[in-house]
Amino acid sequence: MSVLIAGGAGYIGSTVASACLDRGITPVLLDNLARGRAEFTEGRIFYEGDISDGALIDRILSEHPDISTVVHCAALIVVPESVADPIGYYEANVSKSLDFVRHLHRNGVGRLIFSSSASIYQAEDGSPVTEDSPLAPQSPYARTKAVCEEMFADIAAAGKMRVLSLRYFNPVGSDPLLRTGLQLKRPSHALGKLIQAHQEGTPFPVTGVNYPTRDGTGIRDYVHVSDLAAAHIAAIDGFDSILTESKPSIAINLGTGSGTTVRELCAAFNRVVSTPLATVDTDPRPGDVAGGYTLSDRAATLLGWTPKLSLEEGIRSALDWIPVRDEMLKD
Ligand SMILES: O=c1ccn([C@@H]2O[C@H](COP(=O)(O)OP(=O)(O)O[C@H]3O[C@H](CO)[C@H](O)[C@H](O)[C@H]3O)[C@@H](O)[C@H]2O)c(=O)[nH]1
Repeated sequence: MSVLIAGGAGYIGSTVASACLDRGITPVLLDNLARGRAEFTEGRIFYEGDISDGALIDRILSEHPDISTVVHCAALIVVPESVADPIGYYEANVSKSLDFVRHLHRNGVGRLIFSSSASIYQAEDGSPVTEDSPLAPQSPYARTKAVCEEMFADIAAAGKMRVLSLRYFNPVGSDPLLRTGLQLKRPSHALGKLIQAHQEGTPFPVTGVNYPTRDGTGIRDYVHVSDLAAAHIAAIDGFDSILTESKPSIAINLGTGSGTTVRELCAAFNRVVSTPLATVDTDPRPGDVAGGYTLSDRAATLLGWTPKLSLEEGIRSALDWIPVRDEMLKD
């Protein structure tokens, strides 16, 4: 069996591709390399191009007629960039996704697994969320994900395809075999900043200490990217039993079910590294929220998936990835 992975040269898509290979599924990668890395496609079936390119989608599907499921991870994902360039974000994430599903439908491919985001939830008070919790995406990036979910649900309701939206919480770590990982040298997310502070011997800025959480710092649900990849395999395997003609679309939270504050993240980091890290309290980042974590058993019930790897394992694998990344990716 082959699965088309759009965005297959990115952080999540490449890890899903590795999990497919480990499971005996052939990943067919499609990526325009705007953010993905050609190095992550080496030795894998790869088409360079856009999800909106109808002729290319036709070619891929005619060359791989055994593709009946698509994992759609192709998106721009940087929140501040989305604030500065909403047109670019709606174009890349929404318009092109609409083109993509049109091309898939024309070719008779009717199973879509969509990379959504927990950032679409209202997350003002650090409370846990289920899939039925209120949505209130706070950035153009998050709104593109919410719009896509609704657009796909409408298309599914019309009987055009079936769509499983996977709402990722905060992915951390790398492929355990270090085949791929986060491509950015200087990521802006909390663990990336912790690693940077550790490497440079500077204090880690705790951005916001007055949130309504147990210690005043932002709370998130950090989930190992390898566990996320395993959830995609479960989704591919179980697709037809989860989504039926009468239930053609559904969203599933992918998180650990455990909230971690920034101070708790720092403590976990210090349990992994030998030199404890200093922190400094600073103002919140613009537009930041208290956050939340999942309180849903839907992933366990429908996918038979529960995360296996700890936060410490995620931190360790992110650290292990750095020298491999520097060797593999020169910029
Ligand atoms: O230097 C830093 C960076 C972050 N934080 C704090 O760490 C927590 C997590 O921040 P992240 O940036 O790691 O995670 P976010 O959930 O805020 O945002 C991330 O996850 C989103 C999806 O949920 C989007 O993908 C987004 O682009 C990505 O940055 C927040 O409380 C934040 O204030 C710090 O204390 N110091």
